[in-house]
Amino acid sequence: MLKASGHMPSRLGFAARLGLSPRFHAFCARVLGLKHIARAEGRALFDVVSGFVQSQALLALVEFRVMHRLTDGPLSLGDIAAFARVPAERMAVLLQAGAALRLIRRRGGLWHLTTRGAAFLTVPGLEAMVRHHPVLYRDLSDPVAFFRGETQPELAGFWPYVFGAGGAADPALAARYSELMADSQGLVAADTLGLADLSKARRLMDVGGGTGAFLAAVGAAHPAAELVLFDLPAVVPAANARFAAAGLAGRVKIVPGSFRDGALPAGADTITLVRVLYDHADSTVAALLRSVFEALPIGGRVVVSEPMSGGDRPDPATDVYFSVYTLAMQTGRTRSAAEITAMLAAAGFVNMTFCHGFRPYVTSVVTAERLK
Ligand SMILES: CC(C)=CCC/C(C)=C/CC/C(C)=C/C=C/C(C)=C/C=C/C=C(C)/C=C/C=C(C)/C=C/C=C(C)/C=C/CC(C)(C)O
Ligand SMILES: C[S@@+](CC[C@H](N)C(=O)[O-])C[C@H]1O[C@@H](n2cnc3c(N)ncnc32)[C@H](O)[C@@H]1O
Repeated sequence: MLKASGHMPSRLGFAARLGLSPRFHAFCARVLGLKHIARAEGRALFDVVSGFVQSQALLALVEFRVMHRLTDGPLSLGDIAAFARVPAERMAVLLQAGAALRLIRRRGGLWHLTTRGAAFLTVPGLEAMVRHHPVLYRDLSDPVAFFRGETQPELAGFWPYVFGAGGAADPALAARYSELMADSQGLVAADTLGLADLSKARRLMDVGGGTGAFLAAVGAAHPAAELVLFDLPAVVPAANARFAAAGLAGRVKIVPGSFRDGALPAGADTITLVRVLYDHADSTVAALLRSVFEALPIGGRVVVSEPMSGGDRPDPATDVYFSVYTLAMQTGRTRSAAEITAMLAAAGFVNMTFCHGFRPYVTSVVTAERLK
């Protein structure tokens, strides 16, 4: 337990010194104005302390399919407890937690879905993301050992392609991660298209484009653009059905390959890298950006879209969730826009622009040009 002012290190900032002082806490609790700030700070701190319980309560609601069932109309505690096969008194605790998280609410003795609960079910890929979180949760069960690098995180095995093209040779495994990626691509594609103007692209190649979900969105938004999908041979076959269904088959060329194994195909004036760089180590990213540079013509443009670290202004979403997530993957890193810009410059690019995401936890965008 820290004691009042006398023991405080002199090199601490003024605000932190105040925060360490129980007398200052007591003073704030008495003074109008300061009291509200102190309470808000306490509330924010409690959210940090209890966040993992909120996530686990959400996971239980998802696994019991409580919100799904409520889309058909309100239900009683007894009904919900019965279909989930949970004792009613325990289910009451979970439902109360769900109400506190504003995912469901109780009215007239029945449980109803809220707008937030409905949004949760509607956001593409969100439910699947939550259902794969137990892997990360297990990896973080001993956070001290995890941050010391003394554990073997399970998440690394969940995304086999990041260790090299060979890791994704199994089509069943490739299908599993491609599906999760494609499902969660909806918001990423919408935000990327909102942040980066792709209207001048005549031929756009999406490198690491998975099963073509982003290209399908580009094709719909820019009907004149020719499209190229480049991804691993185990991944791209599933794109054929998507492009056929979207009426894009005639406009898309699919090129199977690995960006680790040689040059990228030339011919595109715009190359997109959507949620690709943060999977990989700096050396892989440096080589990939150089390949992208070589594949583009003079005047060509690269568009990097992914969740980015806040850098000097740490972002509560990306610098906790994505930075820890990519650390658990072992090969990846959540970079700031400044770091990505520096890597683009090292590859020869100029005229970098940064478009801070409307929802940084979905994506932000950095673009750059090849001018010589
Ligand atoms: C009429 C009344 C009563 C009220 C109206 C009020 C109103 C206007 C409500 C708005 C309702 C509405 C439309 C809500 C919409 C909400 C949305 C769009 C929410 C979106 C949330 C998105 C979230 C939480 C996204 C989370 C993304 C995650 C967790 C992504 C994880 C991605 C990973 C792990 C990727 C891994 C890839 C790898 C492996 C690193 O390469
Ligand atoms: C995180 S996923 C992103 C997929 C898609 N761009 C999206 O945002 O939904 C990364 C993609 O990079 C691909 N990838 C990984 N290593 C690759 C390599 N060496 N060559 C080509 N693609 C690769 C993966 O197969 C996967 O589809």
